[in-house]
Amino acid sequence: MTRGRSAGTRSMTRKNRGHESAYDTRGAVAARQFKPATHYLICKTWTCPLRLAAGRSSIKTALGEDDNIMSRPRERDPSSHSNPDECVVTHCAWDAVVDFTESKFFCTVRYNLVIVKADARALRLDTSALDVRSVAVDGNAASFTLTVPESAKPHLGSCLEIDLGGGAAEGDEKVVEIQYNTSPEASAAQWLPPSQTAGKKHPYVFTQCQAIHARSLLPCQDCPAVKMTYEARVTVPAWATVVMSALSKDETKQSTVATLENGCLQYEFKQPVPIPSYLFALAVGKLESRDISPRCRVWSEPSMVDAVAFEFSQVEEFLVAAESLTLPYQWKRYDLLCLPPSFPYGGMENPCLTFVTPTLLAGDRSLADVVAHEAAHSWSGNLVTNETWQSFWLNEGWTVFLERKIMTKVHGDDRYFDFAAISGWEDLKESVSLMPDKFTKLVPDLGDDDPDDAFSSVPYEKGLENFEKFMKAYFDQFKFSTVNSNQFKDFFETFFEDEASKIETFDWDSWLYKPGLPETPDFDRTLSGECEDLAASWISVDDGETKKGVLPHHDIANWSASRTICFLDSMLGTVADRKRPLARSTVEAMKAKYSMDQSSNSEILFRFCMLAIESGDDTMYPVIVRFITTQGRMKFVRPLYRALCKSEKGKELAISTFLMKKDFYHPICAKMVASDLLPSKKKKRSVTREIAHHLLVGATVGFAVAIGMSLLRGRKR
Ligand SMILES: CC/C=C\C/C=C\C[C@@H](O)/C=C/C=C/C=C\[C@@H](O)CCCC(=O)O
Ligand SMILES: [Zn+2]
Repeated sequence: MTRGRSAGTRSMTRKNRGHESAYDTRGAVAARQFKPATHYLICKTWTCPLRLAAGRSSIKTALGEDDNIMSRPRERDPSSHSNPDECVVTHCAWDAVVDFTESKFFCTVRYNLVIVKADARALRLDTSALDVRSVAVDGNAASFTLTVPESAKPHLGSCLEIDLGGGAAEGDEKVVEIQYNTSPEASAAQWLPPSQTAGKKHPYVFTQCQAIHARSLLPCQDCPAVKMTYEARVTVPAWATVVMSALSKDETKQSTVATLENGCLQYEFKQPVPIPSYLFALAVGKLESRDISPRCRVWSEPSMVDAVAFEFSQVEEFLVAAESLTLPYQWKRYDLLCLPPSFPYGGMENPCLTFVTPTLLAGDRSLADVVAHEAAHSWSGNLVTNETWQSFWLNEGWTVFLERKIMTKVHGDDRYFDFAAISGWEDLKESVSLMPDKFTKLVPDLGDDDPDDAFSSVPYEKGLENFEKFMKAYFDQFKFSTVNSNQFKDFFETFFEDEASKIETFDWDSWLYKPGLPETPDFDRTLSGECEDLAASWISVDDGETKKGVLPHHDIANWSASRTICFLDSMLGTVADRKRPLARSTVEAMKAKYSMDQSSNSEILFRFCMLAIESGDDTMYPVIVRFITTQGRMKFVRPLYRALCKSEKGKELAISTFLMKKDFYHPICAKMVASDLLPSKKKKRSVTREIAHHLLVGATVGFAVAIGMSLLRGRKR
């Protein structure tokens, strides 16, 4: 039982919501939150101090009934052109033909729309590089414009404004149908040639919509405050399999698929839980699957599927642990797709189907915490969603907290939580040192900024506190809906109102809005101590404090990957704090003793490469180039490119490597690496001149790298 609310309260709230089902299949929950404030709501069933200011909207259902769960202090979303305060999309039917020859999706999208402001004259949708052919409203051709609003930043794309004709009353429903096709440059999609797949025979396409890339796949209200249910029909060549962030339309079958007259296959999906646009996802390729529990299945290219099933076999255990900490799992299936190596993130929490990078395939399940993280998003992020990207910490902070709770349960050792948190703290220190002040606030003001530029460890690590007792109530309160930082604060204060004296001194303003690093928490270091001690010994070697030639005697061959990572984190942290790299001789001695340059664990290899680059050990360049050109996970690729750029020789290598391999990367990764490599002033110079210059200068280095890479071919990473 949660404090501040009685059992009776809870059931009454449910009853008032007027539906017994876990969610509303027409997305009425999403529609509710955009109803204008018609009166001040006093929470009858819950003594809540929510002060309903002007401009806050009440929660009335699309059907017009009150739902006194929460007020909605809506934040303006600076990352969207759309107008959900006038009309809101509740359901999407997406019909797409996948054309691998043109690298395009040819699509029709049909939206169910609810008018939330009487006489709304237009529906505004976000788009990016879409070719819109026709629009119909309620079956009649409608006029539309596709424009870039004045002063809008390029990352926002264009605004598709559709004439609704006016005269509609609040609560009216409309159906809007748009025919369009995407462009090969769609930032959400990477179209891979067969050479970039494991099988080398067929092409592959996959999407990544977070934060605001869904608009390059479909015109949409691309703001997380809008949640819609969806169904999809996707037509592909006969050799291909389609997977989506959804259920098979016929849930009794693994795939709902029909063969068309022309031999193509048509897959059908449904997502009955309302989702924000950034969770819309698909992949098409030559795929195979293995069941690993009644509700979990892994997918990948056929040659990898058994390795994938082994690596992620603990998924069911993660879900059970998460359910015991939160609420029952709401998405029915939790499948997992292991993508080709250019997937730009560790994982992406696409509902019903988490996407993961193959850099997690260490062969010993040692990197499975990323899967625990993505599974945790089934509650934080997917069920309860940040209202705008400015409250991204509510998605990620909760998820990191849950991930660590899950992994602590799985390890059966309470000290694991702080062991993992210490590593996160190092990431936070690194992000705070790298990011401009404005992005080190837990709640940044995104203004004109691209959310991709604001992304760092800050929303993941900065807000963590002991929230466990509060967690279930929070998920129950905001499930199927969205939340922002003010609502979080209100809910927290209400929940803990019996302990008002303890929390009234809490400095919310500093916590939410102050830039920089908070005070170091008092971590339990009993698990990390030995790793930190070994790092300290190597630092003494580096400082010349030990007798020449005497190295730390510790044998770490039997250490778990996470202890080795902790040791390397401590080395990197110390190097950063003292602002001086390791001597090249120290790195060479570590290499000779531990062979980390040959590690098959991507997290270990990454950290060792960082130490090596900083020390000026250019004998590591072939290893580094191979690492950054055979996988495109931004967490590894971006810091390595940036570190290379700190020396002249490294910079030439970085630029020539990127120019040679930029098509290997996902468009989001290519954009971010390009902006890391080309300082903003230079970006204004002609790109052609820049490339020509570096191709010339880089040719020699590129040749050397090619030789190095061919020597390395076949060597274990
Ligand atoms: C305060 C920041 C504001 C907005 C940022 C929102 C989204 C940023 C966008 O760049 C997308 C991020 C997607 C992340 C997906 C998965 C991560 O958990 C991966 C973490 C890194 C890794 O393990 O590779
Ligand atoms: Zn996450």
